[in-house]
Amino acid sequence: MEYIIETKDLSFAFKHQQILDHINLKIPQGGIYGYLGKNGAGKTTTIKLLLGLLDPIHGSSIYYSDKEFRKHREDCLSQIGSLIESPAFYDNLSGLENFKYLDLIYRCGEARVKEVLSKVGLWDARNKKVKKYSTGMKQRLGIGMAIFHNPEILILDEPLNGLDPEAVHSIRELLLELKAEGKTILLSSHILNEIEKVCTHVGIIEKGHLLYQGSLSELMQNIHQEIVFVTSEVEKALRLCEDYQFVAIVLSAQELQVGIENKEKHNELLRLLVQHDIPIYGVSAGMNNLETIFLNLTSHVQL
Ligand SMILES: Nc1ncnc2c1ncn2[C@@H]1O[C@H](COP(=O)(O)OP(=O)(O)OP(=O)(O)O)[C@@H](O)[C@H]1O
Repeated sequence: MEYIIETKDLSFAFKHQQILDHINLKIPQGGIYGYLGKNGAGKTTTIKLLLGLLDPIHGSSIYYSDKEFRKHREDCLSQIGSLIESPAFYDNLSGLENFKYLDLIYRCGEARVKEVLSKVGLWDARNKKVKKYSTGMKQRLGIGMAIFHNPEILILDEPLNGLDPEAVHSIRELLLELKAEGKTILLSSHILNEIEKVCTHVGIIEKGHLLYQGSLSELMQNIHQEIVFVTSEVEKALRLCEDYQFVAIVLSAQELQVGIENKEKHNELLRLLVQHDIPIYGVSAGMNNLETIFLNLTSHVQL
């Protein structure tokens, strides 16, 4: 498989605090890669390193296709559009004027301005001042500005933060449209149910360590399972799960859903329930979702 972005032993420290520890990202071309982690896990730091806004520790390397970032910095950056933290605009100018200003740098022309404003759904609002745009509109404008020069790769840090459900939906549609055009998108987020709807691949980071990376479907099918137990002793079973570090959720007065990572854990759980005289009247597969998988992975790890 060809990776359009690859890092080798990417590490970073602020003073003596290790923030990223040997991160080996493998981001396939043409996919949407969700970079997931709790607050402070190291997502933004990784993105800043990928964009050359921070310098990694000696021994780390970043590749865009076969080009080493340090040696081909300008070339690599010309293939990337990015949006980190809050997008920066001229608030007193309209959306259209902001694009015209950007076009002084990129020289893509009026037709491209119209094309991008239409793509991000802002053509009708093009003459409105940006300060009057909603948060969702500003986010779409930011993405529009990031894709203006038609880069191959789009890197977005928390693009869904602070958006209402309608705005989230419109960003999701936009990302899927860009993917359909062949763009590769890397986005960081902790809004897991949305990530699940758009991403083809995920990387899960915790305290600067990459815990999982791979296709989302593989993660859902093989790595993790949700099991629902029907029992008259839900509370007792829940306490037992907590004592043995299984992530469990009470679904109803008689149903407990438990996340397990592998077959051994499955056996261990069944043995525990039997040993503690917890009556089981039924066992079935529960709904697997990214949020429970994420909690399971990140709550079991000792770093
Ligand atoms: N300029 C800085 N100086 C010192 N420590 C920093 C600095 N920037 C970030 N950190 C620390 O680096 C760690 C990773 O931060 P980072 O912003 O990369 O996390 P994140 O996963 O993006 O989190 P969030 O979702 O909260 O943005 C945190 O412990 C943070 O406190």
